[in-house]
Amino acid sequence: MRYISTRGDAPALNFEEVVLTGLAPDGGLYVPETIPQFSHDELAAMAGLPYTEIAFRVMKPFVGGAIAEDDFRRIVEDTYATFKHDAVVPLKQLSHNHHLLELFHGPTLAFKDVALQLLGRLLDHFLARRGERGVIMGATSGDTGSAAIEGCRACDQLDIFILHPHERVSAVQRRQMTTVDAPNVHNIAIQGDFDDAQAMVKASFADQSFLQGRRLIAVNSINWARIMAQIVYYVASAVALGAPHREVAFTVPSANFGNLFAGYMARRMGLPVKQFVIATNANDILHRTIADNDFSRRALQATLAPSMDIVVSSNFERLLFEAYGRDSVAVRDLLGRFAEGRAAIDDAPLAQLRSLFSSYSVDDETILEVIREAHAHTGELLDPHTATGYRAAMRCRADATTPMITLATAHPAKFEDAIVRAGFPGAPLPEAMADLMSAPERFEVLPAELAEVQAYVAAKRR
Ligand SMILES: Cc1ncc(COP(=O)(O)O)c(C=O)c1O
Ligand SMILES: N[C@@H](CCOP(=O)(O)O)C(=O)O
Repeated sequence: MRYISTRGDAPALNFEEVVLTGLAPDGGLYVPETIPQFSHDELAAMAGLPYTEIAFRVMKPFVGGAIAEDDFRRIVEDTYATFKHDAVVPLKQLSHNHHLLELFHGPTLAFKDVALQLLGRLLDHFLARRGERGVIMGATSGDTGSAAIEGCRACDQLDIFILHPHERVSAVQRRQMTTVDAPNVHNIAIQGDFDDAQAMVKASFADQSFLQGRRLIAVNSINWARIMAQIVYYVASAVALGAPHREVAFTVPSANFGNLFAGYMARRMGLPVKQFVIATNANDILHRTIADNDFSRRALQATLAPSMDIVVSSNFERLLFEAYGRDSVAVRDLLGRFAEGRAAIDDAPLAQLRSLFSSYSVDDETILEVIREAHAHTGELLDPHTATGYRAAMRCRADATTPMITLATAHPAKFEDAIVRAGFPGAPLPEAMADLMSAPERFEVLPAELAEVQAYVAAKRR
């Protein structure tokens, strides 16, 4: 399998190369040159299989011959052995035809573990085989950071630098990153927002000279392996509810759009998905784009769902590339206009997107209301991100006969502030995290200045 850039002006890479990089040199994101297809029978045969077996079957075509089959199977099995639930991502029925896909049973209690536990192992495998070292630079609005650290810290060939927006992530999220005492882990609190952090990471891919030859690797969802691993739970949950004999729908709390793009890929691979609902918090650019064709930047707002406090949504570029029939010139033009502040999607691709995607935006007051409402009706305590999804599913589902699967992206214990404001005493952290709130923290506060951040990384990398 080869991977090409959405901007059309970068060399194609194989799987190993695409995992060991981030943004393409032309500023685009890598996507598979051809999309693997699953037949009706192949999908039907996945029903009832263990999650690891489905994961192996779904991801194998993307990996191709880059990893020996037995090695890849072992990597997949080790990855999901770190999850606390036997089903890895259990599906809970909330009400008639409405299901919650719990993606937060991994080591850091958010859906990011599904892909980052795998990515860490893939990086370890490839770097060890090459005898190379690498530098990770990642941006986080709260969850990617700890999941990347947890997934990659054991790989001694990696130095890990995670940029989070200073005082804009929850206390649990920050401590999950800053209490890790390991020589290869560095946390930087940026005096800015997530978009500033992400922009600095992307700029570092464009000019890597500050690393003096050391390889720069992405852990954000610009890295294709992140998307690949997330495709699996769409397939696993859909076949559990009757696909491919029956259509399903998904609602996804969205921001950087990696999660939903993975769902879109599952559909392109043959999964019968009737509808995707994009749920956003008050940072509603994805909703404005689908509903009003208003693809324009607005100031980022701090909300009760901080992990979704993102305006510049990386993976929307991958979706636009597909909606424009893989026309990289059109994508480049559109994103050029967006970079200047405002853009609009052309009629045909917009109509195509609207035939599959619905969208809904939820403000902070509504998040609190939904946490209470969902608890009263279902007994489930939703985290504030999942709450955006719950409301969006209720408002946007096309019909009541198609099973709706709402993705639960994080555990409520990570967001005590919102849970308490919704009127609950809080959600307890798992036993294994008992000393999280008292352990010493280590992080560096830096201005949102690329040169300063790069100088810090260059000085600290081994
Ligand atoms: C808990 C949670 N929910 C939802 C999202 C949004 O997911 P995506 O960025 O893949 O759209 C994130 C972060 O990305 C998150 O951490
Ligand atoms: N919500 C994320 C932001 C980064 O998104 P990613 O999926 O591209 O890593 C976070 O919690 O850090």
